[in-house]
Amino acid sequence: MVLGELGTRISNALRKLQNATIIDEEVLKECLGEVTKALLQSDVNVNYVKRLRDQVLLQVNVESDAAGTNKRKLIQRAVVGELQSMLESEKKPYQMKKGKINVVMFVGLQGSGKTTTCAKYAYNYLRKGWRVGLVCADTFRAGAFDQLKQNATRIKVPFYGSYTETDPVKIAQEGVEYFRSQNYDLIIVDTSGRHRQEAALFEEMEQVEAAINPDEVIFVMDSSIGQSCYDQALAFKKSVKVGSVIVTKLDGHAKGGGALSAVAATESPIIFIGTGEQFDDFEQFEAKSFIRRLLGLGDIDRLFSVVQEAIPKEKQPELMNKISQGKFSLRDMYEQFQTVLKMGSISQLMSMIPGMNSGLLEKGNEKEGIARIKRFMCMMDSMTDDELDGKSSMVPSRITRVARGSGTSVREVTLLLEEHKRFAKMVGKMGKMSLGKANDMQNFMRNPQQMMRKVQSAIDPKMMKQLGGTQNMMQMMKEMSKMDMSEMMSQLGRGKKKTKR
Ligand SMILES: Nc1nc2c(ncn2[C@@H]2O[C@H](COP(=O)(O)OP(=O)(O)OP(=O)(O)O)[C@@H](O)[C@H]2O)c(=O)[nH]1
Repeated sequence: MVLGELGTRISNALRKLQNATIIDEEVLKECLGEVTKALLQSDVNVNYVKRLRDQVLLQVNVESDAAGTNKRKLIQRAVVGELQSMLESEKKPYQMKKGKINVVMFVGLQGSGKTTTCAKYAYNYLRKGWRVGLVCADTFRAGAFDQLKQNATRIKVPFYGSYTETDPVKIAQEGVEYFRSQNYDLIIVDTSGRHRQEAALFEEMEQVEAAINPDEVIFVMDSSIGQSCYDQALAFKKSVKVGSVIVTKLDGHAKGGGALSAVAATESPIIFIGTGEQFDDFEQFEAKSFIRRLLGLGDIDRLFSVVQEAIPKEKQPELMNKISQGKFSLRDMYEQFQTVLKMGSISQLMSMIPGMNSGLLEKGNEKEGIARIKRFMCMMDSMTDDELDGKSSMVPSRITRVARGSGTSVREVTLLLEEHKRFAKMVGKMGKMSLGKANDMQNFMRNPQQMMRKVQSAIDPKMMKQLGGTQNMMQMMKEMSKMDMSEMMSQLGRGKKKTKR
């Protein structure tokens, strides 16, 4: 994505500090010059850029006696901190509550990506097991109901709307009532947009809001207008109770940085960003995590919470126990695949690993990988319990049966079994190292070359390519080796969130 370029430019400017023998005022100013240039070219308001520069200069005393390493760290920390506060809003967004009825109304101009975003938002919660319903109260644009209906059908979410009713208030009210009566967790109401901010649009939004009394109003905004987002966001906030914002199309516009910082300046929390036309081109937004990932610094805390969300708490000790014993059946592999699919976009996940570049995984590669996982799961659905648990060995006649039952081929089922063997071998090796022995693990992680050889022998070459190749894996291992692995692993095992960095 275009924002990735901004991230690369800023991190390159920071990296240059590593090459400088002495960190003096000149070096700092040169570094800040490059950072500010990159921000301005991303349409960030000149006043915010100036503030960032002044704040960093204020925080870093280059004349001090501190060693070069400390000064470098200080500068990096100050830049990251200032970028973070540029995107942060003091106001907290509405907290969705599973098991209760949450009514969320979407507003925005026509073409901002509102209808697509409603589906992305629905899909995000659907994947986490929520019961979601979509209501189309956009009676202004012909075809809006059809679009919502198509999206809803694709993600398998029930919808409510009408081809004949012209009163958006009536549809919104009836739709919300319908899903309320069925106790849905999340009811999403898509409203009309207009090409411009005009009185009729605001009037209609106010009426729908009064009729359905939503728990949250989400404003959807197209990032292509850059810092002009500020005025648009304020205008919507004045009319309805906008609680949070979703900024779309950050995949295609050079003004993304300007859009994000302008919205944050209106004190409206950004909760998600849209990064493409597909339903999973959608990222939860949290300023600190976003900046860290943008600069390739990773976000281990977030990685933990995503993994912990995806692996049910009660299953975590069991999984760690199995790994430490080096056991890994086909059923375990199936469960791991389920977890991977639940965790969402693999490239997003990868960007949470320090040293990994957010644009590393190509979309095509990721889609291919997911399709492969789904095909493998389909084959495993045709296996018996004993086969999944490794109590019956997969002899040729069984392989043929599974291939027939899943509509695949003997070659593909054989491939699945080979893949399982590789995984089982890797888990076996991890088990031997014993996760409980922190020192073993730390030594292992401190030797990236050795780690790399082991990983290479265990990973399918195709998958290695998808992970960005050996070079990138090496970089990742190096970054990870700097962290306290024993603490990381035991946290994962215990299912506790890391609080200390
Ligand atoms: N590249 C990219 N395109 C997007 C994104 N979000 C939405 N779009 C596209 O933007 C176009 C407009 O999106 P819609 O969802 O139809 O817009 P809308 O705001 O609902 O428009 P109205 O219903 O008329 O108010 C569609 O072609 C979407 O596929 C995004 O994050 N990235």
